[in-house]
Amino acid sequence: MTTIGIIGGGAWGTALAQVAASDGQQALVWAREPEVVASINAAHENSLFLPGRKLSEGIRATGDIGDLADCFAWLVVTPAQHMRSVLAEAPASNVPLVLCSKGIEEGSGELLHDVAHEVRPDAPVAVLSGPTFAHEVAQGMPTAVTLAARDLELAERLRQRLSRSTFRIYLTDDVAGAEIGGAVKNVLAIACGVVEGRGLGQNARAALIGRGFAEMTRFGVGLGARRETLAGLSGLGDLVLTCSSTSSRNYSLGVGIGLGKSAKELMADRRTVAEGAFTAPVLARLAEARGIDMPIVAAVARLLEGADVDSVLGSVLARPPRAEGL
Ligand SMILES: NC(=O)c1ccc[n+]([C@@H]2O[C@H](COP(=O)([O-])OP(=O)(O)OC[C@H]3O[C@@H](n4cnc5c(N)ncnc54)[C@H](O)[C@@H]3O)[C@@H](O)[C@H]2O)c1
Ligand SMILES: O=P(O)(O)OC[C@H](O)CO
Repeated sequence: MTTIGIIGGGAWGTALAQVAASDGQQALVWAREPEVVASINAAHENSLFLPGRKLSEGIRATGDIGDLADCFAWLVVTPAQHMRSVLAEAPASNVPLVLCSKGIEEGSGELLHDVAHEVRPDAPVAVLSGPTFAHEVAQGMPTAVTLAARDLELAERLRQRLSRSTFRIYLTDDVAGAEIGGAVKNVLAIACGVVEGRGLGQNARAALIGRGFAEMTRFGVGLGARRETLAGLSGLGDLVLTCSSTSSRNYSLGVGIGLGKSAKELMADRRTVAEGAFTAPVLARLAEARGIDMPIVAAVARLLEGADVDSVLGSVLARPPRAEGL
């Protein structure tokens, strides 16, 4: 079994296929869209989700998820809200799952490794997360990620297959920590985009990153994550990346909201996924149920529901500052 299976032919699945194939390995991408399958196989390009990037000859695509049966691992790169249904359709196999999506399942409120475990109780699970814009990774630009698995021998085996000089993989056994950082930063990136769109300045954005990280830490520690994971690549690292660039779909969504456009309209004709829009409501709900104070996350959830930007900003600014570190 030398082929790696990629479940999801969006920008990130395609970039990860490019990493896998960069040392001569074969990568087989399952894509939902027939045009993505055709474009990868005929033109070595994903013209829908990663246009303009020539892909390695070692990458093939299929529209039949059953073709992934004989792979040594599956990188699962669907939008978070569709991971459960797609995994349920995948062929029966206990192949290791490497979850590369970032989010919390809306209906169940579960982290994705819990969802994967419910659908595939016998499959070993790892999580790959970190500051990774797909277009940079696909170009072979230097990138570092966290690979988390409770079974560190599995993590080490996966690292040996996937690490490259420009794709550096750091290991941890803190699976929840790696997932929480990736899920929460998407929501905070929307908030930072709003600040940009409203023209509130760089001081305000830095304040949001700092106070947002405090929220991420409170929530993560509340769910058993370790502080050092949250302060690492998959938490603070990804927060800084996503909160400072319009290359981020979440940040761009926030910019649009800050400019006064409705979140519903901004989401309506988008083909690509801004995970924070789905994570914000469930994260706000989970935090409230656990008594964890997450005012920025709650504000983003209200903005996504259509609340007035200035009144939401006003209520955030009216909060009495608490002691740092609490
Ligand atoms: N793009 C990045 O730079 C990047 C980096 C790291 C992690 N991620 C994460 O990877 C995951 C996938 O994002 P992406 O950027 O590859 O996607 P994308 O925005 O490039 O493409 C959208 C994807 O959603 C899929 N999709 C749409 N409707 C679907 C449905 N009903 N069922 C199943 N799949 C459906 C499409 O097939 C496509 O693969 C997300 O969780 C994202 O947060 C993305
Ligand atoms: O474009 P975004 O906002 O989904 O961010 C992409 C990656 O998660 C960055 O690490």
